[in-house]
Amino acid sequence: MTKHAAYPSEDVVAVVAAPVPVSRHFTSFPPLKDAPLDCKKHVVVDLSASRDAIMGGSWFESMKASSPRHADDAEHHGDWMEKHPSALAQFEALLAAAKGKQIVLFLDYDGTLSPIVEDPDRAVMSEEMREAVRRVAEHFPTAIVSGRCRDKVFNFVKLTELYYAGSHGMDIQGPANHHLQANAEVVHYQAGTEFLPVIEEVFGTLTAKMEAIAGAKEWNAVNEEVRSVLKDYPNLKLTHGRKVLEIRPSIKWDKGKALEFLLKSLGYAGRNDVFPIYIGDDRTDEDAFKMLRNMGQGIGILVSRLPKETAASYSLSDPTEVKEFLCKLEKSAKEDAPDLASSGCT
Ligand SMILES: O=P(O)(O)OC[C@H]1O[C@H](O[C@H]2O[C@H](CO)[C@@H](O)[C@H](O)[C@H]2O)[C@H](O)[C@@H](O)[C@@H]1O
Repeated sequence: MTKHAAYPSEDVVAVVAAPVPVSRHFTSFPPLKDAPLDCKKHVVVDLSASRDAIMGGSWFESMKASSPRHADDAEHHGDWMEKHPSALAQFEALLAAAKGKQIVLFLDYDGTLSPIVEDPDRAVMSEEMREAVRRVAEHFPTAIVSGRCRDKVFNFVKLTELYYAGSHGMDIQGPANHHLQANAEVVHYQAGTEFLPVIEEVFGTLTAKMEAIAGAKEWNAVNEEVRSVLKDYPNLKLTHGRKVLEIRPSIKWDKGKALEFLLKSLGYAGRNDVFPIYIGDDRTDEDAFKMLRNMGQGIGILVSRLPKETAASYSLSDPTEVKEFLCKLEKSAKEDAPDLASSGCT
């Protein structure tokens, strides 16, 4: 579950990220069309009006730092692109590195498959992107790895044949008997379920407290309130995303661990004939990029127009380039499997 404690409009959101209760979510996949109540946003804050007031504030600096850092100025762009070349420009080299290996694809959602927009509920992916993901998943095991709760991200992507790792990888589910190797199991896993009671408690407390905060000009109040509540919960930690405060269990589980778990579940643990590709745009995706570096396998691709500190090896500038990359990947795979229908990608 990723619970959003929220306010009148949409600039900053306080979120509680944790796995969903096992009983409900392991019994139905794909989830129902409408996200369940605890996956919905309950409270949202519009803090844009107070932006000037907090620009120098430590929270703002911390929020800014939650995205990978920008290099000091544009002249470093060329250097950065040398270190993190375009995955499109280097597509042939990338394919050569993957030759003879099983590609497994991991895709972040926000900022990768859908453009970043003001309202998180309107971060829809285009039909063209959905089609590109659907087609590439015909060839390669494909997982969506998101900070959003699993139901919510499924309701955006709507492809039942994929694996979904929601709540920053804490809540993983895949389709049965799809892409599984002989030694693989059906994928379903939830990390940190023991935190569910305390997460429920904090969610209730924060929801009640947020009702007393008017919104727009009070985002420091939101931050202080969240921090103050968390003082009583040493087993929970506060992290920042883009305009998002997130409360998570203090467990060593992240998108990198989710990637490792999925590879193992798919039967690829300890094999050198697998080539994972992870595409993401946010700081939370860095854990997955680092995991790939540590494993010495596959590649990470950062989605960014600007130079940023990253453990990814390659880059793509935006979701449009991600779509192009997926299309190229699918086209090249199709050359090895000509019986499959041809791609609609241009
Ligand atoms: O791991 P991701 O799939 O990238 O999800 C990360 C967060 O995405 C959402 O927030 C971000 O995207 C919103 C829509 O474009 C944007 O309005 C917001 O400012 C971004 O932080 C989602 O709302 C969060 O719960 C996810 O953690």
